[in-house]
Amino acid sequence: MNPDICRERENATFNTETLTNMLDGSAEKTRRRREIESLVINDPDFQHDDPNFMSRSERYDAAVKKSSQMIMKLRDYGISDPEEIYFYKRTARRTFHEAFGLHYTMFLPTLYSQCTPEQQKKWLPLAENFKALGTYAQTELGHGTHIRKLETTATYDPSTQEFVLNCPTVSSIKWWPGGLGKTSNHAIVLAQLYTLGKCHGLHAFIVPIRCMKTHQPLPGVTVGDIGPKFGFEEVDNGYLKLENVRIPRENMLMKYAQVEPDGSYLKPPSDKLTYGTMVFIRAMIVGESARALSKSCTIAIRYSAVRHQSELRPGEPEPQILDYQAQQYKLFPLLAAAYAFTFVGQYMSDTYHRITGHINQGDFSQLPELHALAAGLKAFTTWTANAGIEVCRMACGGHGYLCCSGLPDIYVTFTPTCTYEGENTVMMLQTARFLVKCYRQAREGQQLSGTVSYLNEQQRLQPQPVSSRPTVVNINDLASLVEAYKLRAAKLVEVAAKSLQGELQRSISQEDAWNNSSIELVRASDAHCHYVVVELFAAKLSEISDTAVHSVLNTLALLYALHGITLNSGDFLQLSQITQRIKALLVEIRPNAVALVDSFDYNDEMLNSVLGRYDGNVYESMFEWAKRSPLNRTEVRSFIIFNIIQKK
Ligand SMILES: CCCCC/C=C\C/C=C\C/C=C\CCC(=O)SCCNC(=O)CCNC(=O)[C@H](O)C(C)(C)COP(=O)(O)OP(=O)(O)OC[C@H]1O[C@@H](n2cnc3c(N)ncnc32)[C@H](O)[C@@H]1OP(=O)(O)O
Ligand SMILES: Cc1cc2nc3c(=O)[nH]c(=O)nc-3n(C[C@H](O)[C@H](O)[C@H](O)COP(=O)(O)OP(=O)(O)OC[C@H]3O[C@@H](n4cnc5c(N)ncnc54)[C@H](O)[C@@H]3O)c2cc1C
Repeated sequence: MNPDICRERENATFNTETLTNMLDGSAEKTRRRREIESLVINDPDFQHDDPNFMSRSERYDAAVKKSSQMIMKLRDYGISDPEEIYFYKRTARRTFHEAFGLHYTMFLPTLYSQCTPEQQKKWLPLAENFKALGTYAQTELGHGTHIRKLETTATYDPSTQEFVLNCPTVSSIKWWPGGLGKTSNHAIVLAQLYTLGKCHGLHAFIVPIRCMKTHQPLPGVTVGDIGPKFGFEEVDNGYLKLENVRIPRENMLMKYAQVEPDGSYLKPPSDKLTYGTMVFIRAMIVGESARALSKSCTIAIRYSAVRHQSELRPGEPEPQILDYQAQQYKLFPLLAAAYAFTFVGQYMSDTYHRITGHINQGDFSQLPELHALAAGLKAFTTWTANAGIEVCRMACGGHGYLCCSGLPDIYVTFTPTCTYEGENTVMMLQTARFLVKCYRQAREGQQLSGTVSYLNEQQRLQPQPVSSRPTVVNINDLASLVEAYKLRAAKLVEVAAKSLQGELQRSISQEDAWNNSSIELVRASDAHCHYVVVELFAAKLSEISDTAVHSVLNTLALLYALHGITLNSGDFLQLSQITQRIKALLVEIRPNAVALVDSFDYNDEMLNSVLGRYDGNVYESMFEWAKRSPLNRTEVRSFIIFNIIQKK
């Protein structure tokens, strides 16, 4: 064990196991998670070479094999709890996505949430036993964001009680769905529903695309892989062109909207229920932001504890780079964000399941807030985590740029979360739409609830414009900082609403007024999400009984909130002493930095990083890894070079 990293662990002021238990929910949950992870770690079937040493085709084949192995092994172990399946899978797939990913994350959830009981009786056994292997085909070449303009059509033929599916133009070809190119034999296809000559907008259909026996494309189906991408090399994101493909009427997902045998259309309680799977994934992505950022912090902080470089004081030995204030200022606010997002991810998941429970009982009243919260927090946390992973990579110097550091793979796998499941700017604008509506309701005296109730509070407290009030902050008190973020959010929502109002008074259209206020609208949503994160971090602290853990997390929460003020100082009165306070907090966190990342409890296999190894022996393992590179399988690789060198 590296002596530096041993010393770091000896210097910690809290018990990492206590914090790990808290993050898992209990000591028993920690035990069980580790037990499941060890099933993968100790399984020779999952000991394979680094995918970075493989070609794209090899990576895809290996991913399919791994997905298949996981299915068999989970059955053999009798593991069926969704959270335990997730622990097993994330250990096996390490930093990469799995070939059957979309089947689990979108195809099955759509069947669960949008099929009638009769349809579930038919399709769930097929899908749960992987006879029907599916994806979620919504995006087209011409449209990803603006789904009301998707062009694929599903036209009902009452004479045969079938839907006829077509991609009428090049721009209507389905493009991007994960697992579509080579893996899936079915797809949930989002298409414009036409019946009795009328268009009823976007609806979901189960479409067989490959023969379940031969896996060959079915008649009228053109399907394939869209080619290499920035990352996601294990995933066959694909294209799908449908030409007069006929499916039975029963293949339209009819939990909410129906087409009768004669073609008559029964509309849903809300036309946004078709968008439900997207809200689910957005909500879950918040937790993924926390995991990607916490992994990156674990790698960068452990490496920073064992890396010695440069000279702090003449004549003294080279210090650990973690002792540089600049290195701490890079990494510790990200560490704080990783903890903040861990708690927000738990809150978002709980809120999603609570509200969808009400929706399943027919209460749709909280759907707008769920949509706004999931959209905003997905954008806010992925933007922060995305940038943070890069900071962690660069904080590791040259070795961070090696694939064996794990950071490039974390980055290329995570970065599309800023785009897929709702491009982040578009999501922030969706949240702003909800905030402006709530602001107007508060002005009219309506009582708001949930995460926007502060808009009532600000109206009641002082009638004058929020923006005219000074932001007075007690920089040592988290509650005071929460208030500052609340006031900032209220101020920026008011600024956005007034910008819209001003544009409208210039008698331009609502749509142009909206577009001309987009900067303020996005800033308002960002401020709202930032307040929600700080508020939830503070609320979590009140649940922690262990004084040592409470103290170290309180320090992180203060750092997160104060650092956020310095990043947005224009919205707060830039309090000169904040920088000094941040420096003092960095010093406070320094002895606990390694223990704080240890508490995330990522085993080496899942971290997949020679820099972030638990034992800190980075150089030895880097050298061993490099020697395994395929280029090193022969001493002389290119005889052309050999001949040139030999040429007299
Ligand atoms: C299980 C573990 C999972 C972990 C996750 C980890 C990894 C990820 C795994 C898989 C993902 C892999 C790949 C990604 C897959 C995809 O990308 S699938 C495709 C995703 N595509 C999108 O997200 C499209 C984005 N665009 C939209 O959602 C919509 O076009 C829009 C931007 C929301 C606009 O919709 P539109 O119908 O035009 O509505 P408009 O803006 O006009 O607003 C009208 C009202 O409707 C409300 N609304 C909009 N959307 C929703 C919704 N989803 N739910 C509820 N309500 C919604 C909106 O608020 C408006 O309400 P008003 O009251 O009128 O203001
Ligand atoms: C790795 C990956 C996996 C994917 N998997 C799937 C999948 O499984 N299934 C699926 O259906 N799709 C999938 N997608 C597609 C993904 O959902 C879309 O790419 C995403 O929704 C963004 O849409 P777009 O590509 O049309 O971007 P665009 O909307 O064209 O974005 C381009 C720019 O336009 C801006 N813009 C667009 N509209 C507005 C607006 N109203 N106001 C202001 N600015 C705007 C955006 O902010 C952005 O800056 C995947 C994509 C990726 C990268």
